[in-house]
Amino acid sequence: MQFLEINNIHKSYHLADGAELPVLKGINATFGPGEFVSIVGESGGGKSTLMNIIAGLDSEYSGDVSINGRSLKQMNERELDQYRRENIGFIFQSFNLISHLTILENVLVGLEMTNLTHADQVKKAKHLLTEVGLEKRENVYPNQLSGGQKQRVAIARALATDPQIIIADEPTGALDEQNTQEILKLLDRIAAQGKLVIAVTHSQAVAKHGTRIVHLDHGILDHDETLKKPYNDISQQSTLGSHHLRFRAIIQMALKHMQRNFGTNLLITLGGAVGIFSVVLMLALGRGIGGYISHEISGNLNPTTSEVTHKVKDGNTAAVEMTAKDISKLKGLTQVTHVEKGFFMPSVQVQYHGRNVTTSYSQTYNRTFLRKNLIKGKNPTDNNSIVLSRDIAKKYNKQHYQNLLGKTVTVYVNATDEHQRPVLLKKEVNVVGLTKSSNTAVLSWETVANMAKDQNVKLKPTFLAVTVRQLKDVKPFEAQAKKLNYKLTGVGSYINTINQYVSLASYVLAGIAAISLIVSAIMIIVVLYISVGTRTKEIGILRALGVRKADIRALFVSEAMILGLLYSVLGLIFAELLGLVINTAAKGFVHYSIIQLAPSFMLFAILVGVLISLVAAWAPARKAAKLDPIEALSYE
Ligand SMILES: Nc1ncnc2c1ncn2[C@@H]1O[C@H](COP(=O)(O)OP(=O)(O)OP(=O)(O)O)[C@@H](O)[C@H]1O
Repeated sequence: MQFLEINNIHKSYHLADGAELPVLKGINATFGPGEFVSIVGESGGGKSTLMNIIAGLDSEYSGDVSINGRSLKQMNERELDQYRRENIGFIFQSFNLISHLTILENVLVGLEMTNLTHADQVKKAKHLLTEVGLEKRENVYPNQLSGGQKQRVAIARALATDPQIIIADEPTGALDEQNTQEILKLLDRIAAQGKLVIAVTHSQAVAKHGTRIVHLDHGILDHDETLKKPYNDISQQSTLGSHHLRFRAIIQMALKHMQRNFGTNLLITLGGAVGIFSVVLMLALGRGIGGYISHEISGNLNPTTSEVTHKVKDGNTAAVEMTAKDISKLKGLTQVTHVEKGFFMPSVQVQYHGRNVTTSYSQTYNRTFLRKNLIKGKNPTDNNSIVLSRDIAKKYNKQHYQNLLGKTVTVYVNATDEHQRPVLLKKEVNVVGLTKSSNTAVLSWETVANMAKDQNVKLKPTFLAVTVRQLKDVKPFEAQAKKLNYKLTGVGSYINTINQYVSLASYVLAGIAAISLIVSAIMIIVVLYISVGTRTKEIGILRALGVRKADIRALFVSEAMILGLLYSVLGLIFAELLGLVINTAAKGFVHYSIIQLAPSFMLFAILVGVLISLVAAWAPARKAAKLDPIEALSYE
């Protein structure tokens, strides 16, 4: 069994016009370790085609190549990737170094797919660079080196994974005489270590340097000349082992490339950040306004008490009596602690010193009224007491409206008797409190009931004020009451309804703002497509080094994901900062933080940012992974 056996290789290319171009027409050869073979021949003779087949880059041929008895034809794509990683080192005429990586990082790409620890990988890469005479230059970029130096980096990279075969396609084609001699010496040394060096060359001087010359003409191997004995015929299998490119290495590579394209990436990040910022700001504003409304309403009225009436078609709830049955039904609900009778009074006439003032809307006292709404005095819990709003009191004495407190006024209330005939109820009552609310009078149920009694009318409750244990009981209570076919006019339900409208409005606005996210997605798609174009050669190099298609895809997806993360976080920072400014400014007017960023919005923003970039990366990443490595390598 020979180390490398080539059996009856036939290879044709299919041309655009459908014609077939036979390039290799039955190649047979064997190569051993320690050989430095020069493949020579006319241009277009099929030398590079043969190299690609040996390297496992091209699998569309007939015949077979086997290494240590293992057939390449039997290998699937992933096994061929592994074969290249472990067995093949490439040296190209045009060096093919990755321009955004330092020369140390270029050498490390292959090493990162070995089982060495990261420290050992770096150690080995530095050692190889020293071997090729580039010690202390490891942190320079390829464009800072001469042609000869670049080729030495390429040799160091080719040797990194300790492969058994070095394929060098015109390794000295771009070099001057002195550099050519130095590179040949290096290749000689490699062969002397027991590796098989196969170099394609047009130069007789180069060819003479090796141990054997093979001549290829019109797809036929027509001449095979041994110049000297192979250096060493012991094939040394690499002990480094190999695996695919790991996540950490992919992320590092993506970050490196992003760093080199800082300007473009900054613009995309800013664009995306504006989108995320607008969406989050709208959501936070909706939350803030909703919170503010709840705060304001529940600040004036007790949110744990709701006013319950019957559902009626014409909307005249005031006319429908709430019976003892209703009271016991509502008392039976688990959340309910108190049920008070209430009476709506479309208007109350207040007479003081012969002057009448009419309120626009009043009702009997219940737990919906908060003490803190009183400017002075107390709530009208006693019989024959009344609380009037400040504006009513001002109509009697604009300047000293508080003087009304403690005075006796006459009130007239409209009600109906049992035959639905209107009755005017009248009573002298004490003003026990003044409230901030507008144009209203509040009397206790007992007071109004006694007024009715005086007229031989039985006062029937037109609503019930139902109090629940705590704020979080409001919703379940309301749900149950609605099921029992009651209508709720309490503050709790107002807060809910208003908040529903506010959230709806903020979602609509956030949705409109999200259109800008589509623009960022398109930006990412465009940039990644351009990137696939400009990085075609790099993709070819990585594939030649044994990087899998999946890793190429992951490389592009990682870049997009990092961008998505960056712009989401930046958008959140913008929203946080602007929120801070708006909240500080709004404090003077509303004493409330009107922009409220919830942790869920932050999580949402990051998820949306990453998701959008992943979707945007899908097609370009797929295109990159699908590139044919041979075409990618020859991309100009
Ligand atoms: N992808 C391809 N599609 C069609 N024809 C191709 C393709 N690649 C190579 N060929 C043709 O196959 C023939 C052999 O090409 P190859 O590159 O192997 O020759 P070579 O001996 O390496 O030439 P050179 O010394 O000029 O590099 C050439 O005629 C070339 O035009």
